[in-house]
Amino acid sequence: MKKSPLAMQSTSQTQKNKPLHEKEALVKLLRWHFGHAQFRDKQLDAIQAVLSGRDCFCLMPTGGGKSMCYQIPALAKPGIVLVVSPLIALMENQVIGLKEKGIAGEFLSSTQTMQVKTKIYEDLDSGKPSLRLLYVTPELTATPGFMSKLKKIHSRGLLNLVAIDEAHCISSWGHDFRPSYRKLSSLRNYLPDVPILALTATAAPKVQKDVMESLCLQNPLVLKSSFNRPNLFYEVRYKDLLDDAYADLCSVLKANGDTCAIVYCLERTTCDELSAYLSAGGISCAAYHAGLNDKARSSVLDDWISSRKQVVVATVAFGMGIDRKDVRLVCHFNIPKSMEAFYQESGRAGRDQLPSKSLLYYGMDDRRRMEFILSKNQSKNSQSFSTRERSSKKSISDFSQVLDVAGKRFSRVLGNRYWDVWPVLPIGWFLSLVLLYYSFHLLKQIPVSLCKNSCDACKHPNLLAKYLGELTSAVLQKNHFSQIFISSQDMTDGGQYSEFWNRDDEASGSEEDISDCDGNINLVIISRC
Ligand SMILES: Nc1ncnc2c1ncn2[C@@H]1O[C@H](COP(=O)(O)OP(=O)(O)OP(=O)(O)O)[C@@H](O)[C@H]1O
Repeated sequence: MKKSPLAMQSTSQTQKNKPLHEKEALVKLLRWHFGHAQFRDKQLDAIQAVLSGRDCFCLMPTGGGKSMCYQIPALAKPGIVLVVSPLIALMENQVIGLKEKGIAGEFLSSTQTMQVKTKIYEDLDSGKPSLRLLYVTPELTATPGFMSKLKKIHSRGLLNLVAIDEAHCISSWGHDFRPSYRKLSSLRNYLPDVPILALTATAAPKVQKDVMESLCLQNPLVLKSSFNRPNLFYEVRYKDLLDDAYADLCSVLKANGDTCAIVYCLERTTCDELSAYLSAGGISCAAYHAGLNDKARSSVLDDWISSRKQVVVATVAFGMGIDRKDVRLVCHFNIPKSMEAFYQESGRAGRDQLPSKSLLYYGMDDRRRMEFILSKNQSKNSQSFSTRERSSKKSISDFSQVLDVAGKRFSRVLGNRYWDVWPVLPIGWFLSLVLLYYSFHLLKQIPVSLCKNSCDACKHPNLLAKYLGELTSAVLQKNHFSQIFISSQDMTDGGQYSEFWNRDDEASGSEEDISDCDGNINLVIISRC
């Protein structure tokens, strides 16, 4: 059933003497428009802060409900909330969702017709806009023309809030840096008294500090939610112990029935091959990566969102803004490049809070391949002191952090000779590392007991001990007889890997940048018996 877009007026009539940011009135809005019974964790604090005119920095896990922190304020008083968002697909999804609920939302992007844009601008200029939420890209926000429009709306007292979604994109320390986000620092100068709400799921303290400073947040309310996702079960499967990882994944997916899943791969070629393999095995699936044209990508996305396809085998191009709530399995078929990436990507499972699984396939070859790519990227950029260099160094340190911390914990249990064989790391430890990593920055200390059987190590310790034994000998044995060389004539060409590192080439004209790794790596395994 569609709801009246003006429901707040009727709510406010019954609440005549109560300020709009009182909890009761806001809960009514939440129930009326979104059908949710209560606010989650820090949502209400964020909403009340921005409604009272205060800046707010809001750190919530993936799927934590960040959107509500600006959607409810947009409904709580007349006027507009501007939402800066990094991807057109993300804006489009949100606007479609809002319209289905009868909420006046629009987005401005290069993909729209002039007619649609003109209509939006006319509404903004009308003095009494019907729009409640306007989504824009950072590129557009920073243009003088759009800024002066914003100033006009603001001078009429109609700009209630600027929300910066995925705010970590402003920081070159973050994993999704976009230079155009940097330009948002001028917002404060142009609109000194409009509250700014920065939202992110990236917890690294450097990034947080950078975000708050870059946006010139003034005395912000800083809200940080717990990063534990109790409905997610974490499991690792070890490629070195499997005869055929493709067949293994196929049987995992079949055993889970016709459930919705995302399978992340490092390379486009793996996506294509694996997707074809799974399809041949009777699984409803499709590949998605930046090598496909726009039409093919959006058709895969549509099929998956509308359940015509259940499994997407994708590079990280399939990322931000994917809002299917019933994803039951997120599988990393190759090792993720950082803790942050692992956390963010696996966090796309179980957004409806129902039990879901994160499955990581771990293999020594993958690890070496990733290390090689990271080191190549660093040496490629070692001549310059550009942002890209800084971010490539960061990539290496992120990845080493995963390995180091994991290795240290592992060696504490089994001794130093296992220092570099962290693939035998049980996921329970991996999970606790993820939590530990975030806990350094968030809550200072999260006990490992938080796991509560939400990983294979805690749930099936005997089985895991068996795998550990087998894997340790397999890995050690393999180290003696095989050596891996990764070669690519294109490795030194920065262009093709830009997708993988950062979303930073929107300057080339495309507002929507897709991030993934190209498939042009040649693996040569030389065996020495
Ligand atoms: N108070 C609430 N009660 C129940 N469900 C909620 C509540 N708030 C948000 N949700 C639901 O949680 C899901 C995730 O919300 P949302 O998309 O805002 O998350 P997010 O934090 O922006 O995630 P991401 O970082 O992945 O973009 C949505 O389906 C949303 O409807």
